[in-house]
Amino acid sequence: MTAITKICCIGAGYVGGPTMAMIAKKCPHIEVTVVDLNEQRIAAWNDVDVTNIPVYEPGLSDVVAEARGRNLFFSTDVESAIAAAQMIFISVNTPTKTYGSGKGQAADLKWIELCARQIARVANDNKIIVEKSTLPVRTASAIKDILTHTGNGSQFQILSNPEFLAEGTAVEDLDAPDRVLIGGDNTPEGRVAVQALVDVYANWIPRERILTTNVWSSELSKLTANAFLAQRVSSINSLTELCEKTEADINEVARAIGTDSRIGPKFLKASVGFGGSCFQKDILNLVYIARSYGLSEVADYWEQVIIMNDHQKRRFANQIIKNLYNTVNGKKITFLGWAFKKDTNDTRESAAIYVADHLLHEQAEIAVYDPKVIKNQIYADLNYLQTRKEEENRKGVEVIEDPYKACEGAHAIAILTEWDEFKSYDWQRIYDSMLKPAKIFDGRNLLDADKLKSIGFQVRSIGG
Ligand SMILES: NC(=O)c1ccc[n+]([C@@H]2O[C@H](COP(=O)([O-])OP(=O)(O)OC[C@H]3O[C@@H](n4cnc5c(N)ncnc54)[C@H](O)[C@@H]3O)[C@@H](O)[C@H]2O)c1
Ligand SMILES: O=c1ccn([C@@H]2O[C@H](COP(=O)(O)OP(=O)(O)O[C@H]3O[C@H](CO)[C@@H](O)[C@H](O)[C@H]3O)[C@@H](O)[C@H]2O)c(=O)[nH]1
Repeated sequence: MTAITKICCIGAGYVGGPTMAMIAKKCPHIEVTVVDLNEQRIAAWNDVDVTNIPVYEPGLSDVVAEARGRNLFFSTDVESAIAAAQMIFISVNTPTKTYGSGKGQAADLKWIELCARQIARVANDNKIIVEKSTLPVRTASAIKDILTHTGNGSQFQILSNPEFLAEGTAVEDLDAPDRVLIGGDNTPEGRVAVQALVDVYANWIPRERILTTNVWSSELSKLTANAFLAQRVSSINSLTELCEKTEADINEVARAIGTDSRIGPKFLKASVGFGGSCFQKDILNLVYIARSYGLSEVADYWEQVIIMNDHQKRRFANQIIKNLYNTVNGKKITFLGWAFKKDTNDTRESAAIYVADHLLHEQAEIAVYDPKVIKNQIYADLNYLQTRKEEENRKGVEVIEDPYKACEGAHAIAILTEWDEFKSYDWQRIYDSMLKPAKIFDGRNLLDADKLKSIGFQVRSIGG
């Protein structure tokens, strides 16, 4: 096969946008077109002011600014982009199903199938299809089945190339990934397709970091990686409760075990619970797949990671209630942070949503400040739960753009996201403006508890 010069990516979201921007930056000889049905999203990617792109990630606007208009294009013309490309990445959403069989566990592959059908309709020459979305193991066979029935003789190779970037560090992860994983068929055509994608990444990634496997191993490795990462968070979080009972300190425990090179120090940060669009969805999907093969012990084992995470979120909310003398009715509780982690404007599955929902049930009055999340997103997140009327969410939650104002007159502050800026606030000023006793529930163990206590705050940390 001749070298790839035209790539199309279907889906301009948190993965499609940044990954394609990086390919375009590193491969000026390849024309990369990112397409999406969502006109507003594409318009934002094309905004003259590059700081208005729809995904907030440190460093991303610079990468986009360098390549956009040169060899990086964002468009709603899906069909033309598919027709022109030699290689098509599918990077559409694959959320948990909310209806029918597999509801609440299986991945909804509706959008993947739509892409496959659209490619089948439009393509009139041979193409390499790259699964960038996270998919259940064996999805490639379904895509292949749809594509091989186009009837016009075009040949398709399906590769699995899962994305491992984490939000908040997407640019550095894409620039220097631990590894790139490419799964393909072990046939002459399959090997040629794998090599074509290896050659794209080899423009900036050392060859030894580009792993090749069969398609099924690659698909399953993505779910497995997320399950292992989430399991570490649930493991450390499970011990926070025991620390609180025994006067052990979870930060000290994490440091002590993390220095064992077999365990390692990363991903041992206790928290109010993991969020994000991936961990829960991918583990539920793994659980569903295991159950569908009759592997109930395997399914139960991984399901426990989610059960522990739900427990941690509920426990945090309950601690606030208990500590505020068993009632938060009419009390102002200020949330610092709404995003599921720092350095992103993404709020999907953020612990903040569930903690807020729980406190709203108890009739608390919540004020929210987040440096990057817009007001309407916060209401949309709560409304999506459908636990109360939209006007009740509006009444119970006030979104405030100034952190000091947000904390004024509050009974308590809850830290839900580990934004760096929270550490450098004038905490004396905040203390002076709050009701007393002024309480802080640090769901991220972010702040210097001793310093806050010396100001006069009552501080509850996770696992401390
Ligand atoms: N968010 C992450 O950090 C991350 C990391 C690794 C992998 N993933 C996986 O990548 C995939 C995409 O995730 P995301 O966070 O970018 O999702 P997203 O919701 O941000 O973006 C998906 C985009 O695809 C578009 N789309 C859906 N169907 C389409 C179609 N038929 N034609 C054109 N556009 C279509 C949607 O409009 C949306 O803009 C998921 O499978 C996810 O599990 C996500
Ligand atoms: O020690 C830790 C590490 C993470 N978290 C939380 O776990 C969640 C997920 O964090 P992270 O994994 O850093 O971000 P994601 O963007 O969700 O990235 C995960 O999910 C992506 C989508 O599949 C994968 O590509 C990444 O490799 C994988 O890290 C967040 O709420 C974090 O606050 C903790 O509570 N403690």
